[in-house]
Amino acid sequence: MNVAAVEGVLGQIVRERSADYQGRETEPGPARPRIRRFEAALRAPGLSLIAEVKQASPSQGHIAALDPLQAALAYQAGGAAALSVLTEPRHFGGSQEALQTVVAGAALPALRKDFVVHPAMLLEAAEWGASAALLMVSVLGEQLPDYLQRAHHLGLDALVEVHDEAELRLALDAGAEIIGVNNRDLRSLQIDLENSPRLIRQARAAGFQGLLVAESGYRTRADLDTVRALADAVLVGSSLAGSGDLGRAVRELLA
Ligand SMILES: O=C(O)c1ccccc1NCC(=O)[C@H](O)[C@H](O)COP(=O)(O)O
Repeated sequence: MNVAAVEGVLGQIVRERSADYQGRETEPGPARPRIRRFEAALRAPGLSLIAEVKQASPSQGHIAALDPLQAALAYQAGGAAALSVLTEPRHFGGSQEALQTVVAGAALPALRKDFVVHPAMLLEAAEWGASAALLMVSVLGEQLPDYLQRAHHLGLDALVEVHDEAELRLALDAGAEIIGVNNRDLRSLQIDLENSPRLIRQARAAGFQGLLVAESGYRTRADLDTVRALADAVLVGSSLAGSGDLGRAVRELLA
């Protein structure tokens, strides 16, 4: 992948992550059975919630100093279906420890939320106990099929993230099983809540039978109305993490 060509904030992050993993092993690692726990959690009736353990971000700066496990348990008690745990350290306050403590202490399946730019990051995700990993089409481009195959080989579900029509086409052609549509343009950080319903409709019109996730920018129950009848799940981070009462925030969102 050509990380030098990725623009804006996203470009800076993926270049840092590429440097972090430069020279690391690229072997696929041992095959593991597909349990599909993350996928199964999103298949529950109604709009499932993936609640994100997120302490900071480029768009919000500091969000909250969270104990990752306490945050995960509050999300779980509030009714979330799955967890997303940031492991990117510089911009999001994430860590390996955050993911591992959440996996060890919470019952819900967890997504490793990071900027996957090297196969070793998928091996780590599996070894740290994640049920799924994020694969961003804006970062992986034509390498998406290879990373998708590697994730599945390691027993991981993959949340394949897209932001526009061209990325959606790549995700569909690669055989993605779970597609997330990000409302946030990761180059400019602008949010457009119409982006998810628009691309989700296009995915269904193209015959996609897998799961569809609406991502980013959701703050209230009313915000979810745009995707309630369209998406299988919604991924919410900042508004929950910064709420001060994470369990209550989940309950209000899902009420
Ligand atoms: O959140 C950011 O500012 C951001 C900036 C650059 C790259 C990625 C970024 N976020 C990743 C995400 O898409 C979100 O963590 C996730 O979808 C939750 O979004 P939100 O509910 O708006 O926190």
